[in-house]
Amino acid sequence: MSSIASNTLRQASRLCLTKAAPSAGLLRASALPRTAIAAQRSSRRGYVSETKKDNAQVNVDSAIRAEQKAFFKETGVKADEMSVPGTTVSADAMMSPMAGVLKQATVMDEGQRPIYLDMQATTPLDPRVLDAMLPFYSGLYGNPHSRTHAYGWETDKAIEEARENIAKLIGADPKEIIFTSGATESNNMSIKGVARFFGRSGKKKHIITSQTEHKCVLDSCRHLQDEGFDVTYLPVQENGLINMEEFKAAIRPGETAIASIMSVNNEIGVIQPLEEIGKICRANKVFFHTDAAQAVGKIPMDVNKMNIDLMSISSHKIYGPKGIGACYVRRRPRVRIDPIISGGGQERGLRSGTLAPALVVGFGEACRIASEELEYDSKRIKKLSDRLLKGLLSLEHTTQNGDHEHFYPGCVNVSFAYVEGESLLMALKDIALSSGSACTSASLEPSYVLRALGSSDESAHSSIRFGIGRFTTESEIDYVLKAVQERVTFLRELSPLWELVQEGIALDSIEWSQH
Ligand SMILES: Cc1ncc(COP(=O)(O)O)c(C=O)c1O
Ligand code: FES
Repeated sequence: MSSIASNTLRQASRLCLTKAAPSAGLLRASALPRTAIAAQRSSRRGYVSETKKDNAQVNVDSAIRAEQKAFFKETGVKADEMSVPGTTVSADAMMSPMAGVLKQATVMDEGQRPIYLDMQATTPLDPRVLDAMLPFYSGLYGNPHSRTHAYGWETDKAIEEARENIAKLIGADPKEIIFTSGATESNNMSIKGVARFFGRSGKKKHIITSQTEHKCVLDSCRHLQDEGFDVTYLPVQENGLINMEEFKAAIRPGETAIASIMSVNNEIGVIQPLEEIGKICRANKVFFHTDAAQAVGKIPMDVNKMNIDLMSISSHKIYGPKGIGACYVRRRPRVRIDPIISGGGQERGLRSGTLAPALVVGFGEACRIASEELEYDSKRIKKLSDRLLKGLLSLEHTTQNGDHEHFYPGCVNVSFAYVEGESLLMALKDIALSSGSACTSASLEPSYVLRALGSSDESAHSSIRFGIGRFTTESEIDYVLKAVQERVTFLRELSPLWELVQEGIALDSIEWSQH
């Protein structure tokens, strides 16, 4: 790694190059700590509680009011500011009561950025990837589809090499790799493409998917419902995995065109039993599509061993550039799809449009590195993940969401009972985290994935996803552990519910009544 880009990015990947975003100091009221918002909402509704056990009237409402009052007094935030959506409130003002505990969170050294633990949303570009891309932003600018001169030939050659690297990573033939803009497009292309092609006959109008799929899969299916297709949204078990008996039962012989089940879930990291699903699909002549955006390059994937017919891959989840991905489309037995994008007939006529050589080459390099380093990365990430999980679960009333064995260790989702997830995220400003997928992170709704596992609203609201990646270090994990431990403790001390728990009152014995 010799170039300037490598050196610069090495430093950037150590997360200390640029200043925090200027907007970070201002937050919309909708991003206020959930405890405060919930307190305000509850007090408006006037909840009163009583325990059956000793008949003691425990007025949670007044406890919440007291907490709310203390919050306003200490922060200087006005109640009417909070109730007006879109009001801006200084984050520093909100953090002031916690100043002692949250010193590191609020007073980050000039020039420092938070520790990055949001690897499911996206990963940093590997410096080696940027090195491979740069020549395609300068001298190598030919259109790869130009067949009449050297400019076209050289970019075309680089693209075909990239295609080979991608194919190799998943055990496919390079001819089966179709470049797209990312996993969203590949998911749309696979599901809509197969359904429309085979649904034309009027017989194959049924699709199977699961309730915990990424929004782009669910939304593609909803669109197909509008076109007259029938979709089964399979529920998942408490551990996040689909039940194989239910899966088999959902197949309608001669009617089901495609089953789309994700490989690794982006919120809880669970790995679905891909080989079993593939076997069942093949035996029943149902095409098997898997959204492998969070799996390729992280866990071993083999399209033949797993009988996968279509697969969606995203480059920016594996240290490659954003805006590029691929769709694996099996040639034998051949999978036919109706293309979504028509035009010049590039990519076997399945996805027209001029390819972006720099992005394709970066994606290819990311896959080449992943093939070489998957084993090493997996071991490192597993070790960091074990350390993180052990530390987090040593806190009382803390649980891991999703199956504890069949999950990708780089995605750790934990519920901290009696703490509002949004408050905790706010309190952990020095760590870039999320409570779920990036595209739903603006919403205050509890995660639909956790709800599908049977989690209560409260539990779903108290969950945080920790994403560990290639550049995460042990000292970062130790910092995170210490920060989470002290801030969870701090927030719980503010919580009236926590107080009740400490007094030995079983919360499920409380009868909540409304006035
Ligand atoms: C499981 C899953 N599917 C699809 C996507 C969308 O990928 P892309 O950003 O490449 O469109 C993501 C990431 O956001 C994801 O995690
Ligand atoms: S599109 Fe990336 S998390 Fe939703």
